[in-house]
Amino acid sequence: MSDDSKLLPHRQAIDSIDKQILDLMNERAKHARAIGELKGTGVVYRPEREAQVLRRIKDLNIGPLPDEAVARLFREIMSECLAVERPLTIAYLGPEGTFTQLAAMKHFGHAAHTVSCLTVDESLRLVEARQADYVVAPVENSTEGSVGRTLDLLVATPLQACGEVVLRIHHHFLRSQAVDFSELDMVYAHAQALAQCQHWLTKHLPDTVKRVAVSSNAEAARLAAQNPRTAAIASQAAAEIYALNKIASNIEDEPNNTTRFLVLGHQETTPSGQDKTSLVVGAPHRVGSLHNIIAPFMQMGISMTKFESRPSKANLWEYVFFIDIEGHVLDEKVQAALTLLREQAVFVKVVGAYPVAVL
Ligand SMILES: C=C(O[C@@H]1C=C(C(=O)O)C=C[C@H]1O)C(=O)O
Repeated sequence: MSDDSKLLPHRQAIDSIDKQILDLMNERAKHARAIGELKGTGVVYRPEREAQVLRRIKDLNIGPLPDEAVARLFREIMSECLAVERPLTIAYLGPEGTFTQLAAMKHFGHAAHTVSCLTVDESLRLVEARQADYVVAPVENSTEGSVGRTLDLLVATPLQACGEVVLRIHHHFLRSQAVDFSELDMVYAHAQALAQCQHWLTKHLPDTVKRVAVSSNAEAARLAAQNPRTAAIASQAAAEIYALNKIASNIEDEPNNTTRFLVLGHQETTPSGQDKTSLVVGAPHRVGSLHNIIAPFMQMGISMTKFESRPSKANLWEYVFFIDIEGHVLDEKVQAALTLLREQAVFVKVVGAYPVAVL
């Protein structure tokens, strides 16, 4: 039997399976549309339900496709089903090709429309003004810590956190031409990327190369594309958009370099079964204050996944605390801890409760 005739029965099987998958996907989309009609003019996107769908798919999966791969495929199917109800518009810190845009696509899939903004401030404002449905904003990086500007914005925004995205960050060294390092005057990157790659930069570049911080990695790529005597540290997506050569790949100092983003919108999310709650807490300036802020969570057996202090913009040497806890704000245990916390704190703001990232 020739090779081709051995392939034939498998190809016929695949053709028949593809038809079934196609019919089933359209069947699924019809149900999503029916749900959309029942929701009327209300909120169509339900992050808790989407997280449950993805978790269930991972649990049901028996391979050979990996859990992550099937979850990614279902993320895209849900994205298209949601777009049949109504496509979502997502604001992000641009320009095109930033990690924030990648995070938005990872969370909402490719059927969502993404709107590029110049700053994190502007991306939140767009949603506050209802010109976009949701915003994806970076909050912390595993190497460099918190993104201060986002945290500051969380204090005052009326938006609610309704999701989180966790994205592995790979940085590449990019140039318009593969020329010698001696013909290099400047390397552009976002300040966080410069910090995340500082060992690589020190080891590989001459001291004469200036490190210039710009507003985003995509902006760095855009600038590097205009001048062969410059380089950029940026993502694969930015390399493709600005047609740059990859001179060195994965130059981040920490191999597990990961950034966490929050998704914010106008809705409160109901419990999904595996949730987190983000809080901003103002502590009074007195002895034992920090202990009193933490104690209610210990008392109720609630685990903290983040604890960060930043200077309060209102009073010198006063601090606000950014606390993430396991559990949903509607859980009894969390409610009890918040009641105790409110007795101790100057203010407690619930930024939102949302499903733990599945992908
Ligand atoms: C279909 C629904 O609407 C949207 C689409 C979903 C899906 O395709 O599974 C899940 C949640 C919603 O974001 C729903 O609410 O169940």
